[in-house]
Amino acid sequence: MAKSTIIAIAGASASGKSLFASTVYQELVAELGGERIAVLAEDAYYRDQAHLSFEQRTLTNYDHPAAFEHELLASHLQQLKAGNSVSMPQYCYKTHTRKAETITVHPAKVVLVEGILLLTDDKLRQQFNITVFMDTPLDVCLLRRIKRDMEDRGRSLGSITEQYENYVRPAFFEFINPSKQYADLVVTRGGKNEIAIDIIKTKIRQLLQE
Ligand SMILES: Nc1ncnc2c1ncn2[C@@H]1O[C@H](COP(=O)(O)OP(=O)(O)O)[C@@H](O)[C@H]1O
Ligand SMILES: O=c1ccn([C@@H]2O[C@H](COP(=O)(O)O)[C@@H](O)[C@H]2O)c(=O)[nH]1
Repeated sequence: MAKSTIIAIAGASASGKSLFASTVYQELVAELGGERIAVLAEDAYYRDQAHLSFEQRTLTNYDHPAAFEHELLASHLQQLKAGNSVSMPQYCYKTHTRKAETITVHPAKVVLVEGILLLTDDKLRQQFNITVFMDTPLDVCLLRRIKRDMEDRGRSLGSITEQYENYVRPAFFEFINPSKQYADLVVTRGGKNEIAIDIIKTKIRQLLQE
């Protein structure tokens, strides 16, 4: 396979990273077919915590780089670039650990990867060819996170607020926002910014023609 291009999409929790990545992916798949584009999530690479009790898992700081197995993600990106398939882990936010099953991701000309801390890691940054940062105001992210975590991730308002104050907000200022300096493209207004979606789609179409 010809050289792969890796496009990283970073930004705060609930800034619209997944929506942006899935919109680009789905619209291009509808147009061109799916076999030359792959999507990975940094969240899939949260460390396995099967050896810990549920109580212990609730104490983990999921917004700190140490919570992720970034070495495995970097090696998977390298494998995909080398033309090999990888077994991407699957993560469960309700049990705070990995599922037993993995997903096979096949090598592709363009690989989209999205996650909060992608641009903070030097080894990961070396793998990225194009970097995007979702620059959504933090209050907007918080409102979206509350709704999503209550509806999809089985959380109470109390647990969301406590986690937000202790971990999510501090990590944004310590790690995520400073990593914006590594972005080629800074996207405002979240995962529905149609101009930004169009710019990335145009770039991908161009890469697929090379
Ligand atoms: N521009 C937007 N307008 C309205 N809702 C949005 C927008 N961008 C994202 N959302 C919604 O906000 C929530 C969080 O978005 P998501 O893409 O999952 O964030 P992230 O992957 O950054 O955590 C989702 O329910 C998503 O549909
Ligand atoms: O077990 C977990 C693992 C992660 N989180 C939170 O998820 C977000 C990152 O995911 P996004 O989809 O980008 O929001 C991170 O802020 C963690 O706090 C969790 O709550 N529990």
